[in-house]
Amino acid sequence: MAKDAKPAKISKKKTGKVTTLPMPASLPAPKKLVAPKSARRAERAVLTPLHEGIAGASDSAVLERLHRTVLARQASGDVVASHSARLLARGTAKVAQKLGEEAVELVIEATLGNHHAAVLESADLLYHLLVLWVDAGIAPEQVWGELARREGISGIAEKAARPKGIVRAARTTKLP
Ligand SMILES: N=c1c2ncn([C@@H]3O[C@H](COP(=O)(O)OP(=O)(O)OP(=O)(O)O)[C@@H](O)[C@H]3O)c2ncn1[C@@H]1O[C@H](COP(=O)(O)O)[C@@H](O)[C@H]1O
Repeated sequence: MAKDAKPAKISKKKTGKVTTLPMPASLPAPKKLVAPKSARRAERAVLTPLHEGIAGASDSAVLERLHRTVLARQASGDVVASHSARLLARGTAKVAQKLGEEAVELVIEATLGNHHAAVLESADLLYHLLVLWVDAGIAPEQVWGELARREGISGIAEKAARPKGIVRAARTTKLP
């Protein structure tokens, strides 16, 4: 090679990969790029669940653990590292809005018969429900207690036992 010849450029096309060179410590860290919401949603839909193979991942105690995590994130107030802390810091209206959005997304997927997407949206909905409980100061035990109280009571019998005025007010055109 001639003395002043430039070194050959390593093209991405030829090698098929791009090498990241180490950055000098004195330079500021590059700004993190955030993908658009639609892209993040699409990515999440194909991510392998992290919990695969973790003991206890498939039982409902995961809700209790998640509730404790969200409580801890609220206490930390770390709005940079924690999505829960950030959402809680945005206030009750935002927390409630997110729960509503997730509910609508689940309704859409279920109505379309998209089983896998409905599972993912159900997890989103439960997470956002727990964030709402933390925001509202509701302990999971309060909800478990109410569910336990209702066990064995038929929904139809319960409705029939309501005071007549309330039944009339609740009359709807719902499909049977
Ligand atoms: N289960 C979840 C979970 N499900 C969904 N999400 C996040 O919820 C966000 C929903 O994104 P969206 O774009 O719909 O909403 P958004 O970012 O609030 O944006 P806007 O609607 O305001 O535009 C995404 O960042 C998801 O990653 C969750 N974030 C956290 N968890 C659990 O909560 C734990 C604590 O998380 P951090 O609080 O982030 O540490 C985690 O270990 C998980 O177990």
